[in-house]
Amino acid sequence: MRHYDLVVLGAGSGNMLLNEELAHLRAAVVEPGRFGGTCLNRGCIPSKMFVVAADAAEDARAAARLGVHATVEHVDWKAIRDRVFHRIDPLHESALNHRRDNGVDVYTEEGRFVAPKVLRVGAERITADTFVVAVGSRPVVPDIPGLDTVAYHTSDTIMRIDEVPASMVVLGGGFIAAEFGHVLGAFGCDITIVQRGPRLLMGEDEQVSARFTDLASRRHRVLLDTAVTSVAGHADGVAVTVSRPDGDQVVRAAALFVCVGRRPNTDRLDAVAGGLDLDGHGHIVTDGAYRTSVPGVWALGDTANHFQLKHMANAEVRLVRHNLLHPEDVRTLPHKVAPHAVFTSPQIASVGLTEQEARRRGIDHLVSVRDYGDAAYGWALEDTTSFVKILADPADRTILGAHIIGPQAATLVQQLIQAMELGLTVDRIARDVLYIHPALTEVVEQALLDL
Ligand SMILES: Cc1cc2nc3c(=O)[nH]c(=O)nc-3n(C[C@H](O)[C@H](O)[C@H](O)COP(=O)(O)OP(=O)(O)OC[C@H]3O[C@@H](n4cnc5c(N)ncnc54)[C@H](O)[C@@H]3O)c2cc1C
Ligand SMILES: NC(=O)c1ccc[n+]([C@@H]2O[C@H](COP(=O)([O-])OP(=O)(O)OC[C@H]3O[C@@H](n4cnc5c(N)ncnc54)[C@H](O)[C@@H]3O)[C@@H](O)[C@H]2O)c1
Repeated sequence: MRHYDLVVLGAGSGNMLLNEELAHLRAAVVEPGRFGGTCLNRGCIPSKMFVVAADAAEDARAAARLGVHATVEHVDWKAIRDRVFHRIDPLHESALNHRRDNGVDVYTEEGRFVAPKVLRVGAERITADTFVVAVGSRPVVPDIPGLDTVAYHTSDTIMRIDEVPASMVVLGGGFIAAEFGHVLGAFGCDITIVQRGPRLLMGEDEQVSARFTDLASRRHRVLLDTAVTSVAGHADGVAVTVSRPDGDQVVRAAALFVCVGRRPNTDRLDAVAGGLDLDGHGHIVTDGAYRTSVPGVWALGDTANHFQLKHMANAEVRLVRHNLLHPEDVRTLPHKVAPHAVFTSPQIASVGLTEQEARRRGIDHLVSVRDYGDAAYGWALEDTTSFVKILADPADRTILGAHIIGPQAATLVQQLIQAMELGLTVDRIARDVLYIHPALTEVVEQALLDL
């Protein structure tokens, strides 16, 4: 049985752990798939490369409101797809070789625990003083009669299709439905979103989620409060039977895209045989320092947290590396808030408490909402639907939450994330700093001044 100082399971975020500070360790990486994991190969990075192309098409179509009359002649899906993956695909080989060239053993089969701190990889068994488990998550495939009899896509496959289907049923109303509804809709696909809840993006502040649902309904057919009861194939694609408050109906489309959430890969790791405690959703339970129930085994990323966001996994990598190097100074994550953005159209970004959460938890709060159209740059954009919403604590005047729907939302929210992390009051960030005129940031300034 080969023994290592450190074994990293999963070369998504896990691969970033092994920098020069850990180079003195006898280390191995176990990765049955592609180096770079979900984010690089089938997640954040390619999806945003498609979103930018979709934005360009939609901006052209929407320019008439500014007096610029443009038409989108042709979207070359294959050229876009190949540009994206010709950039991404070579990175796997170079990352893998980089590890081997630097003395790290790379195992290219799935790792499964057979006992605490004993891993089976292919025909071998390996042990280590320290394991870092970063095996990520995968798309949930719901148990729907007939689904296993038809061809369907998940986020693992949708970005590599050969052509944009004429029509598609999107099952789910979350992040991926919002982003890929935008992408494929902009490229000419007739989209039907089937969402079991009453709005799209249910995790967002209700006002944002309601606005997005309204805007998405103008572009796509959006079926809310709808459950899929069965799926069947037909000559031209799929027939999806749905149950709606007003009765059952059948939606036909050329393709089906399933995006109803992701589940941690802990089953494929046999985490239980490894002695690792799991929560009800199958995530590995860790303490704030990302130690698991087995001493010497750490876990991070989608397999350990519920955020399923790359910036959280990145922060956890830095934290775990620090903790491995400094056992005398074990730390927990310093971040008080976990921001996120949805790169749909329009963009959505959020940090901290939503208004409904504040109400539900009985937290006193002030709210201000400012339309982009109130600021000079919003006039320039001829914007009528975007807004910034900020919640603040009436007692100490710090920010409790911020929610933005509109162009550049993911960038605009960043200054509010900074303020929340640093405990700045709304008065300080509204009055003690200058806002460049007439940038879109003036909408944030106005929302702060209203509090
Ligand atoms: C379409 C899409 C778009 C996204 N967009 C964004 C975004 O814009 N912003 C954002 O913050 N987040 C985004 N995410 C989420 C983000 O991709 C994940 O949060 C992040 O990649 C998680 O990193 P990870 O290292 O935990 O897991 P992964 O990157 O999934 O890495 C886990 C690795 O472990 C390997 N593995 C699995 N089982 C085993 C095993 N038994 N033994 C060894 N190795 C194993 C897998 O092959 C994989 O390579 C997106 C996700 C998707 C699907
Ligand atoms: N921009 C980003 O940061 C980004 C982008 C894409 C994905 N992600 C990550 O990936 C995760 C997975 O994305 P996702 O969109 O698959 O999941 P999600 O959790 O965002 O949304 C799932 C949606 O599917 C609906 N749903 C669940 N079961 C259903 C069913 N049987 N029928 C109809 N609707 C159903 C839910 O109500 C929910 O609206 C996200 O939670 C996020 O963490 C992040």
